[in-house]
Amino acid sequence: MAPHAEDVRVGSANGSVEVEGTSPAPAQDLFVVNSPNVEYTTDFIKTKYTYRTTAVSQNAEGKYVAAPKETLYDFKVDRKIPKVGVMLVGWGGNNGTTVTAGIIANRRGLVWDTKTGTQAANYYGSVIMGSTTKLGTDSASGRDINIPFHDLLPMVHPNDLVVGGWDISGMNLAEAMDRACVLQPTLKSLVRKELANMKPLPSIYYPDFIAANQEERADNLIPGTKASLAHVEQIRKDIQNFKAANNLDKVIVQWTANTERFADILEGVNDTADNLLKAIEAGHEEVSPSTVFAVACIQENVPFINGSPQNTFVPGAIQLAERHNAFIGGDDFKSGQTKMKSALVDFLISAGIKLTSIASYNHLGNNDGMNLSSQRQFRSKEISKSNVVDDMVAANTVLYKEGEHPDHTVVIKYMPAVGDDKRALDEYYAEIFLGGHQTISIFNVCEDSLLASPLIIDLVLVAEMMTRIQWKTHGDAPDKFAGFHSVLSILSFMLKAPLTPTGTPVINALAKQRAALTNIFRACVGLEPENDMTLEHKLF
Ligand SMILES: NC(=O)c1ccc[n+]([C@@H]2O[C@H](COP(=O)([O-])OP(=O)(O)OC[C@H]3O[C@@H](n4cnc5c(N)ncnc54)[C@H](O)[C@@H]3O)[C@@H](O)[C@H]2O)c1
Ligand SMILES: O=P([O-])([O-])O[C@@H]1[C@@H](O)[C@H](O)[C@@H](O)[C@H](O)[C@@H]1O
Repeated sequence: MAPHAEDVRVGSANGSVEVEGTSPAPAQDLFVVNSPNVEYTTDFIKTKYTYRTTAVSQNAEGKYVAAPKETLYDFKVDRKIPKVGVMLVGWGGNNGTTVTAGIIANRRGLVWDTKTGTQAANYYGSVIMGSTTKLGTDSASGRDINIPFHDLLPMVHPNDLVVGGWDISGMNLAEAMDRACVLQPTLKSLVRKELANMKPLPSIYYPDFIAANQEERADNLIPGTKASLAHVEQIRKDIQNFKAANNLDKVIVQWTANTERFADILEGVNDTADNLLKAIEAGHEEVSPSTVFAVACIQENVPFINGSPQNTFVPGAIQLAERHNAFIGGDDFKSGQTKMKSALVDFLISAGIKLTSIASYNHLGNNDGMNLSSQRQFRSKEISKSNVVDDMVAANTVLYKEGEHPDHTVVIKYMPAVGDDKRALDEYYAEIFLGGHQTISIFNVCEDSLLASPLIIDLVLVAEMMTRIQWKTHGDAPDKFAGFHSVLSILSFMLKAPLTPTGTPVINALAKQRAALTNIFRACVGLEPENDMTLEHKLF
């Protein structure tokens, strides 16, 4: 039995061990913005930003009147890159073990043998670490200058993340990595020693919220099978201990545990912050483990992100986050089949092709699939996988009448043989010119945990960056600087069912989500949004 983390301390808390390895020196500022609206100090990047939109109204004849609108904001970005820890709920799962092994492999610059040659560690699939963004156009040659997305703002490097977390299964991460059956044996052998010294902290387990087939792994529990203040306090203490033992500046918590059933929204129970706190104190059975984790993180002022589809953020939890100015985000990592859908549907509908039917089937054989084989947990996933096309359909009133919607069905089946390599089969059926039809069939093999793990990293990096960005209306006093709204809708690119501030629109179109992330970060360094007009190549 591998030594418990407590036996092998490397200056870290129970549940995590810092590992030897190198991480790249902090990227020197790859660029500087030369603008009267941008000021660089030792500690901050300060910008005066003109936010340009178009305000639309209707005149007496019912005609739209579009008026350009300008709003002046001041942004302030803290340039000091903190030491950050990420605590995963469900750390011993397929995603948790895979993302932990991946960070270690990158930090140590590992290269391993595969049947087709050697493979070096990378962060492919991370929009922050694996993609670029257009900085601008070279004045001399006129060509685009693209830079790594990660260098747009002073972001944490994932190699520097300290990882820990909780799991209802007490397996150490090396054993859990083997159980997951995701990584190649040659890579596993290189990270096994570190992972063997990582043991998840005990967690809370309320059997009614996840499939009964998960019970056999539940051997690492905090006592109690329904919500209690003691559970909230224990989680808060775990976070404090982890932060102190690893000498962290910040902690980010992510739920990558099993999908829970939806919680009923009950007046007097979880409809307000005060009622939710009372319900937890009373041990109300309708308060889920994920909501208890959310409450603990909000009270600890630690960003909490839900990578699963259940309605963790009941109205009371959102209200509590707003009261504490704490960041929350979710729901449900957008990793493969749905990510493809949110791009393809956007392309079809914005090209004027009338999508009339989407049939999405998938089967997978991992523990997530086993949990989802239970109807109530599947229902959570069915909702998040089905609503992803709503904004794109609603935006095209040429193709779709009010309330008209393509047929859309989602099927998920548990097939143990395929393990983590989920098979996604989709058929998109559309009406085209003069009564024609287009049928697009896709067979998409997604190695689910290798697609989701980079999203876990992106969610940490962006959520942490948001804790260092403040804004105010230009002209307000400096003490008016504040953080973005508690609900981090900027995270939507990584999520199937983006949580947004109450009453604000949900955007699922993948290109719009990426543009929002890119352009908000550009605004924070005083740059205009990317618009791709390239007039310099058209007007001459
Ligand atoms: N991998 C993907 O492509 C993907 C995409 C979107 C969403 N998700 C969601 O991410 C979550 C994790 O996926 P996975 O493949 O790693 O699943 P998994 O079943 O391998 O891991 C989940 C882990 O959570 C643990 N757990 C369950 N309840 C817990 C609790 N109350 N506290 C602490 N730990 C608990 C389990 O013991 C298990 O180790 C699932 O909800 C899944 O639906 C995964
Ligand atoms: O690939 P995707 O659509 O983003 O979503 C995935 C589903 O296809 C799969 O059935 C489920 O088990 C995973 O948790 C994930 O949600």
